[in-house]
Amino acid sequence: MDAPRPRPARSEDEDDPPQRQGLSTAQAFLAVLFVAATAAACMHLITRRRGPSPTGVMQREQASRVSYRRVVDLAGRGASRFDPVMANKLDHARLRARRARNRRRSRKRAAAAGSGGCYSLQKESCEPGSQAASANSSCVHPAADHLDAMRATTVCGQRLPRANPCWVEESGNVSCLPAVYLLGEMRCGTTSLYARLLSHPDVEAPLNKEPRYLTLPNYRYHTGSSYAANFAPVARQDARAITLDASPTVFNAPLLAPLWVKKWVPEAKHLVLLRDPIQRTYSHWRAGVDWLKDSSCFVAPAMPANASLARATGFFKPQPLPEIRMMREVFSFDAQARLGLVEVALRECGASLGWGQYGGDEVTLSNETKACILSTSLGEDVAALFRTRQALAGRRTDAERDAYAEGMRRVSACSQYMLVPGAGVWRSSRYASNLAAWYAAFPRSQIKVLATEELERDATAVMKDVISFLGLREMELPKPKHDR
Ligand SMILES: Nc1ncnc2c1ncn2[C@@H]1O[C@H](COP(=O)(O)OS(=O)(=O)O)[C@@H](OP(=O)(O)O)[C@H]1O
Repeated sequence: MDAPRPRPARSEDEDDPPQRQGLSTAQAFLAVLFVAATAAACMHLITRRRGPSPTGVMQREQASRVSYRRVVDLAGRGASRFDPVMANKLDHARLRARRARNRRRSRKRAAAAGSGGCYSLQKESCEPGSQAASANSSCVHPAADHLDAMRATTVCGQRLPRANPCWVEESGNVSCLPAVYLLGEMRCGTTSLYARLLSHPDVEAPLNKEPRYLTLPNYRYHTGSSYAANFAPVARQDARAITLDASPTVFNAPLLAPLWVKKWVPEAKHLVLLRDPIQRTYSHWRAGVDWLKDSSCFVAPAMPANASLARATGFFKPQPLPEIRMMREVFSFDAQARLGLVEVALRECGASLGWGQYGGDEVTLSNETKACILSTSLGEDVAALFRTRQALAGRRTDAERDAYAEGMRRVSACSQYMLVPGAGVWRSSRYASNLAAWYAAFPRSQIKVLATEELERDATAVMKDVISFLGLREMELPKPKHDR
């Protein structure tokens, strides 16, 4: 499979800066012991390409929830009977409250700015680093463009009679948005599904398979016009042609993406590919480790005189920088599973440590938050981990905290933000709450949930189903060249 390297798996509210952290000598000794034990487990996991994670916490989590298979089955029947796998009722309550808050804010802003008018997808964007921005021309900044999108009620120009949503403005220029969203999830075989779809003669490739415009960190820096430019190729095709956005991070962007798509392409069809959540999480984590190992955080030692001997003995293999070695306890899969679940449980209860604070300053939780954490299925585990973390935090010196914070910052940046406790790797596995957000915005007839395992077992049948769902001409698609 010629999958492009995954880009930062940053999640919607992942902006916490690194905090000061540290490690005492005794703790460092214990950490070394811990690292040795976890490194062995890690190696074992890394060599098992697709084996299930043996993590106890994850297994208990899985056992205490409805099975993933049931999620996929129920997804076809209705969100109301949908029993979450990696989320609980709190997810939905919090999501609803957050949405209501956002709606109130949007109404207020729209009232202040005045509403109506159309939204042009043909503005010159002055995005950071763009030519227009440096020439200081009359380009539109992302923030102004987003305000414009909020005020407007229609896309500027006349809608063309085509299968794909395209508009022609007075200038005669045509702009298009995608008819289909291949929402994800990450590491579920989206590249394979995308390649198969493109082999249909009526499906036109976008310029960028994964624009990732509809995830908050990216949205801040780009405009609707620069997003629409990705779909220009379909504008040149015949009326039957459609195109798609295949950003696998969009499914996990429930606060922005469903509402944006609903406003501008209400008829869009959505493909959601889900995989056994533990397999998926492990694959996602491993992608982060691969990024880390290819990064400047791993450096090759200077070539010794006897180079061939050095290579043969593995001496020349890139080695982690000292601050990365220190962080191994954090980026092992087991540690990531535990820390990720702590962070997810805390966030469900309205609290957060901020990823950079692990091992850093002590955090005070309200009684209400503590009670909320204990009421979740992993409450006792989370509380125990939290206590250990707090005890460590109190014993670190300033210098140790600085070193820890620097290590955490580097691991994070070098893994393209995947190896961050509680970040995208874990939230991407919370299928139920993410799916609920999409069901709230679109009728079920516009969302197709597929299982990676089915794609693996019988791709022809899956593609037949997908073609019919998308309303494309029926035909058997060839297997992509680089598929598994
Ligand atoms: N046809 C098919 N069936 C089942 N599984 C498949 C298929 N094609 C790819 N894969 C596995 O999916 C993982 C890559 O997923 P993505 O292409 O979605 O990755 S990415 O999000 O775009 O980075 C990656 O998983 P891991 O090997 O476990 O990492 C691929 O092996």
